[in-house]
Amino acid sequence: MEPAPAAPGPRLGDSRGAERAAASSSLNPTGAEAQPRRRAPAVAAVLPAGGSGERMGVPTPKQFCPILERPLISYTLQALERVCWIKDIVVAVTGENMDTMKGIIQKYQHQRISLVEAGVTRHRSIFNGLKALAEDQPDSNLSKPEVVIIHDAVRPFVEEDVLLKVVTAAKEHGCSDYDLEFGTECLQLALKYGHINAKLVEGSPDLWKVTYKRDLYAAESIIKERISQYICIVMDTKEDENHVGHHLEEILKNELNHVKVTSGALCPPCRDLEQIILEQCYNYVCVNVMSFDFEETRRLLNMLKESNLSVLYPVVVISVYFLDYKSVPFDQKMENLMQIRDYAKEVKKRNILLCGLLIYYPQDEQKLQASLRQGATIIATLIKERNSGLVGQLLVA
Ligand SMILES: Nc1ccn([C@@H]2O[C@H](COP(=O)(O)OP(=O)(O)OP(=O)(O)O)[C@@H](O)[C@H]2O)c(=O)n1
Ligand SMILES: O=P(O)(O)OC[C@@H](O)[C@@H](O)[C@@H](O)CO
Repeated sequence: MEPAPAAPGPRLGDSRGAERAAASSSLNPTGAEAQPRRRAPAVAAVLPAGGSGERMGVPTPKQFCPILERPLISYTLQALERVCWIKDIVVAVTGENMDTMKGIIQKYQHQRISLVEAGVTRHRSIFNGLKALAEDQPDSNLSKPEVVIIHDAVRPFVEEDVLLKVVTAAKEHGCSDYDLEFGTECLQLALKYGHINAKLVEGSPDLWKVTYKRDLYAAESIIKERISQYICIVMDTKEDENHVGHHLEEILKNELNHVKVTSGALCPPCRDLEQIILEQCYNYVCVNVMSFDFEETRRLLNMLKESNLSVLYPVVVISVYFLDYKSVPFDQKMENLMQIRDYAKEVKKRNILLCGLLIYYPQDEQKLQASLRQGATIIATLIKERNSGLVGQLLVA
């Protein structure tokens, strides 16, 4: 097992936030002051994660299958942890996977998680989780909640709004014929044996369950898409606005018009860049206008390493250089740049994917524009694909 990082990655919310938020706006999403504020129910979640994933057809139970090298269940835990009004998250895992699960919690710094033994069926696993929440065990940190969300560990894309609807409905609604007709098995059990009111709440299309191998590929595509929506361009000069580096920035902004492209500077105190890292930007283009070395890239890599941003997702860093037609021969410069392989190997251990990009800078204006567009396409592809096989490569546009 790899050692856990020294400090938590940039994340929003913690358990203290949980109490604050539950007491205020989160369970009252409109924030409407005029309405009398109801007391927020104490909420916990139980995640059944004790299955063997037979339909996936691989030896590893699907909840532990990697997506971008991180186990699927970690994405689900992250989605629930983000909801700060869920006080406790109880995960049911089999005895043989208990250590694996503990390792995942430690490595990805999950919080508010308790583990219980899974049962032989999904319902027995859920029951074990509920018992842990219901019992007042002296050595337990869990407190008895009013509402428990049951959520499959293999549904990674759950959003706060649907959880909020479910919790609100659990407090407020009765049961209809429609619910009985179209209810899922959990709901039907609750109705049959629990003698309680129930309500069917419509979920989002993203709530699907990873069941077959193809679902893992679909989940990976969704995650890649989500983390490619924000790109930061770090340039080693702010002066000459007409420099080709700024043209590249403009082309990137135009070509990736649905993507947020922002600029950060490495000049101390680097506050804008720190803020961008805190906002969880996973893509950096380091444009080296002034030099042909790795100084600027190295400073950026150090900031990223210190931030622990790459604990949860691979961070892409592309170091860009311009090959000026006047500056042949390139021998010395190329020798400098070949060091990228060593840098890339080192930062890959921290889940940072470093590549180099040489953009040819010909005299002819049209050819230059073509080089820049090609460069922008390569940058967009590297960010979208996050292909670790290209780490340490020097690509040429
Ligand atoms: N004894 C069991 C069986 C299932 N589950 C969990 O219930 C969820 C949904 O079940 P399903 O998709 O059927 O998972 P598996 O039983 O693992 O899959 P398969 O039916 O393909 O074997 C999964 O998170 C699974 O880990 C559980 O906690 N305990
Ligand atoms: O076995 P299937 O994949 O058809 O469905 C399992 C689901 O019913 C189960 O995961 C709960 O979400 C439903 O209560």
